[in-house]
Amino acid sequence: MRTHRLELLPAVDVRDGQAVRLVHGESGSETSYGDPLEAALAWQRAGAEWLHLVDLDAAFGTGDNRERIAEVVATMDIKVELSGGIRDDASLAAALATGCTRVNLGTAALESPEWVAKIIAEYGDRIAVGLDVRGITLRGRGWTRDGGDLYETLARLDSEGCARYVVTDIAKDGTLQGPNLELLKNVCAATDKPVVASGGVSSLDDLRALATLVPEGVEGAIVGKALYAKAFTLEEALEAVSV
Ligand SMILES: O=C(O)c1ccccc1N[C@@H]1O[C@H](COP(=O)(O)O)[C@@H](O)[C@H]1O
Repeated sequence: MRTHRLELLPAVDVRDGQAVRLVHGESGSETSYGDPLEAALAWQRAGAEWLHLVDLDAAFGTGDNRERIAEVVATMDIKVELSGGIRDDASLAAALATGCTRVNLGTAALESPEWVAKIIAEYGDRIAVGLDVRGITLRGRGWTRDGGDLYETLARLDSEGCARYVVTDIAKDGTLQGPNLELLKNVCAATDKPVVASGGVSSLDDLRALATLVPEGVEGAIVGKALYAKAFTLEEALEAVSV
């Protein structure tokens, strides 16, 4: 029997001021879904406890949406996980100053290990690391560059006390093909820390399948395209994973 309910984190990815969804995280594959604040408020009204908010321009290095993102976080009453372009003291300070509950680091965990170890020690569970993978190779800089082996990096971050991982199978992301359950099971077997699953959710059955992995360490699931494409409603999703 599960002891915890799977947390759901509806996603709002912001590019050029708009809420968008990408396919495989590829720049240029955007479908636009309008105002990010309206999208975030809609998920909050539907009962979300978390928002997964991404500054895609900052992740790609094509600018940033910092003011828009800060406005979204300030308006939300729910917890926000913020990511994209958090790679140094200044960008971390700006992200934390929004009042988000935690930040999610991608590229920095691959390219600036000493800085990441330092901020993990300083900020504890306000820092999560996004392990964005193709196969078992990590990808950074907007998922355009290889960044090493998943399990070696996971072992290093674990030894530094990283509190949580957000695991994305890039091959699944934005495709509505179902999550990579094998990858999630393997990551959970390699760490005692909670794992947030990302990529591929297409149906309520996918969410139920992810919920069966809660005892293994899957704490939550990011849901993007399926909600925007109206494959199901957030209310239905929350009901499907209620214990
Ligand atoms: O979420 C996406 O679709 C995405 C696509 C391409 C690159 C990054 C993406 N999202 C998230 O951005 C951060 C990584 O940003 P950075 O490397 O720290 O600047 C990470 O949470 C990705 O999952």
